[in-house]
Amino acid sequence: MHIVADENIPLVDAFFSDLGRITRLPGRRIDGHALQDADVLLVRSVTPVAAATLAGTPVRFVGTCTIGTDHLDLAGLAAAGIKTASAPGCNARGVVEYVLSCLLVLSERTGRDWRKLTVGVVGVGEVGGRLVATLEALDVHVLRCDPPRAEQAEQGFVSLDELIDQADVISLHVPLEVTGRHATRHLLDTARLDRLRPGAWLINSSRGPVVDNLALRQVLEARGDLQVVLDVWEHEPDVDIDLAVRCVLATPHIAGYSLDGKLRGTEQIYRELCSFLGRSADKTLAELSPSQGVGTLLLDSATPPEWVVAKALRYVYDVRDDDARFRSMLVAATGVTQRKEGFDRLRKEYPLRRECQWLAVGLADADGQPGTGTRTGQCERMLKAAGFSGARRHDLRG
Ligand SMILES: NC(=O)c1ccc[n+]([C@@H]2O[C@H](COP(=O)([O-])OP(=O)(O)OC[C@H]3O[C@@H](n4cnc5c(N)ncnc54)[C@H](O)[C@@H]3O)[C@@H](O)[C@H]2O)c1
Ligand SMILES: O=C(O)[C@H](O)[C@H](O)COP(=O)(O)O
Repeated sequence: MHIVADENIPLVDAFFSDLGRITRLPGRRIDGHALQDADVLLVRSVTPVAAATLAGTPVRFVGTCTIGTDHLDLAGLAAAGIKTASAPGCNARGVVEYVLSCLLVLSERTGRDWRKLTVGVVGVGEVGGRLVATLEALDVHVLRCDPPRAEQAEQGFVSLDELIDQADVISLHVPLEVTGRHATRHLLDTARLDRLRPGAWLINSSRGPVVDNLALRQVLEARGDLQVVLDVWEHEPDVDIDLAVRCVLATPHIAGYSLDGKLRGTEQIYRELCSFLGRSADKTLAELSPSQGVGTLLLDSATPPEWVVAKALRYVYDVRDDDARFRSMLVAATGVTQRKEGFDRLRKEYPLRRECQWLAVGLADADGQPGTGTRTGQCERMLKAAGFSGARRHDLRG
């Protein structure tokens, strides 16, 4: 069996080499020509796959090691008898940590405490659902908007227009759907962007075209009060530089780029392919992935819990690093081609990032003894709510 795989799929050899011969290619260079004798195609989000691309090739299985599937023509591939698989939820936790990091930065820049703001989550699936759960565990007031779920008679949702009227912060987590009753392309258009509350924060880490980027640039030119964070862009990797400079934080589609998230994506597609082939999936991520944590961070258990959580979050992931790398690439690039190449390079060479679960947070008092008292309990509870499952009272005396 011949497997053609995007070169940016980690552990592809470890998982798939027993199943067949593997050819690794840059995702944007995978086309019908490269698939002439391929049986299996493993992609990431940058490779559009239509039935026409695979016509005349032996490909019978297409797996994307990503959450999003908007680059796959699912209906066309199914009609052509080609099995497709994706990796639901694989990097959702990374996106939650990205959003939390953005909230910390926006709080610092505006002087508004994010925990006291109303956060509107649009799209409450794998990512949005985890974000809602995390924010609510941190006692943040959340509004949920998800018309497809609301239509299933589920309770607790508001309409998008109600959310826009009431939310101080809007975080987008919808799939990109170009057609249909719940289409999301340009979900935020000029009219809705104009209606954002004064000083609103908008975070888009879903897909670029969910926000009309030209309209957003024009609204930002007129409204300096809005605080916008974009991780995803219309026409990636060709980013509108005039829009990027108007964003408080701008990053190159890396919100979900924790190593853990990417590895889970590889494992999920390995399992899907084994099931398609009728073979048992005998390899597991637990065996093949790095088992080491990212160390221990000692924090003073007598300091306010929100400081403790902010410090631990910044230690694990700080979106300002990604923002700085992206901006310096945009400044250094001369012309569109270099900007596009720079966008892809920052993603390909993305630094090691682990998730909060891997950081052991030790809570000790100023004398190095395990924290006691109400505040320590609050710190522990908030750390766990934020995802630091390894938080505990720590005795520095050994
Ligand atoms: N930036 C990144 O690195 C990154 C990482 C992971 C996922 N994503 C993207 O984030 C988005 C969310 O991913 P997910 O795994 O949570 O998807 P999901 O399918 O699990 O959830 C999406 C939710 O949106 C809802 N929805 C659909 N249409 C809607 C509409 N018009 N208005 C409101 N809600 C609507 C669905 O009912 C569903 O509950 C996708 O676009 C995905 O591609 C980006
Ligand atoms: O859909 C997803 O899972 C995410 O957007 C993911 O981060 C995309 O990463 P890529 O496939 O472009 O490397």
